[in-house]
Amino acid sequence: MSGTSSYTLNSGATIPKVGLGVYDIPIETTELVVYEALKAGYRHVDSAATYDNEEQAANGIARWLAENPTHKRSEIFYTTKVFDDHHGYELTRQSVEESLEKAAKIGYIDLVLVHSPRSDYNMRHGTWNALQEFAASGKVKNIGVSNYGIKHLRELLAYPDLKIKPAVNQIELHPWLLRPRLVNYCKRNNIVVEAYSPLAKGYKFDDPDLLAVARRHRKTPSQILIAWSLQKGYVVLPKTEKVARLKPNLDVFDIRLSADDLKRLEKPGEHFNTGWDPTVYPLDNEK
Ligand SMILES: NC(=O)C1=CN([C@@H]2O[C@H](COP(=O)(O)OP(=O)(O)OC[C@H]3O[C@@H](n4cnc5c(N)ncnc54)[C@H](OP(=O)(O)O)[C@@H]3O)[C@@H](O)[C@H]2O)C=CC1
Ligand SMILES: O=C1Nc2ccccc2C1=O
Repeated sequence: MSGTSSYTLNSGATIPKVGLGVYDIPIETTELVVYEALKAGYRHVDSAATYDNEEQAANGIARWLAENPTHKRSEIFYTTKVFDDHHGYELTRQSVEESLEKAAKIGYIDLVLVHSPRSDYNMRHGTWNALQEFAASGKVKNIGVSNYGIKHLRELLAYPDLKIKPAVNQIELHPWLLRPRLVNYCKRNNIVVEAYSPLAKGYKFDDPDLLAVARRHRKTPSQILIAWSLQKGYVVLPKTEKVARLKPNLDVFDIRLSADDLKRLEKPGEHFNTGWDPTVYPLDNEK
């Protein structure tokens, strides 16, 4: 199986299970890394307005498509996000228009996410209304959220004028941050869960249990963590800017983690998060 193996979203669209995260990939190298990723078999790229590399990511996709005319744009899934400082109807419209301009060479955006719920009810509501309009226009194929807790999802699903439910919730997930209540809430509501920072940014590569499972499967810690996300049913978004790591990070579809492996890997007590300031984005936001 390849990285193009997909889930189906509540919109009916399909989303490749593995996506290349491009946060922190320098502007100068993003186009090449994305192009190399497509060469290596990736069909899904995850960017954001705040990553400052949207144009380069889209251009990497466009370059690969131009060089491989038997492949179609529709085989590739490109995500971007509206950042916290662009909540509200007008600013969200502006942000998505800018993202569309940066994605001009690939024609449309597959998924736009609200990057986080950090604003207030009215601003989030305005943001969602703007995204619904883009989705209706066809310039954006799917819309979703990121860093939403249960309370934010409940709020959104209760908008009196809701037309489109979020297709995904992109949240930090790995064996040291399991968030079972939030994950189950998403599943019950037919919202696909996307795991960001699935490698815990590498901070846990020397975890003895991870190393033991990796040895047993003759795989690297990175591959085991990606396989873990897939086995949980998540879209998984590993980031690498090292071309040599692109293929190995996709070479995970043969891994079957046993119940024993899962028990060994998962650390329900840890609640380890890699970046978000928990005073701003509370980690208990599954409540
Ligand atoms: N919605 C949101 O708020 C957020 C979304 N994200 C998304 O998730 C993506 C991934 O998360 P991110 O936080 O970047 O971190 P990851 O958990 O994907 O870890 C990336 C780190 O792992 C290293 N790495 C990758 N592959 C290997 C490998 N095979 N062997 C050894 N080291 C490896 C990378 O180094 P190197 O590049 O040198 O290989 C980098 O240091 C982001 O790029 C972004 O798209 C992330 C955070 C927040
Ligand atoms: O990947 C990410 N890293 C970040 C750091 C700060 C704000 C947003 C993000 C991301 O989405």
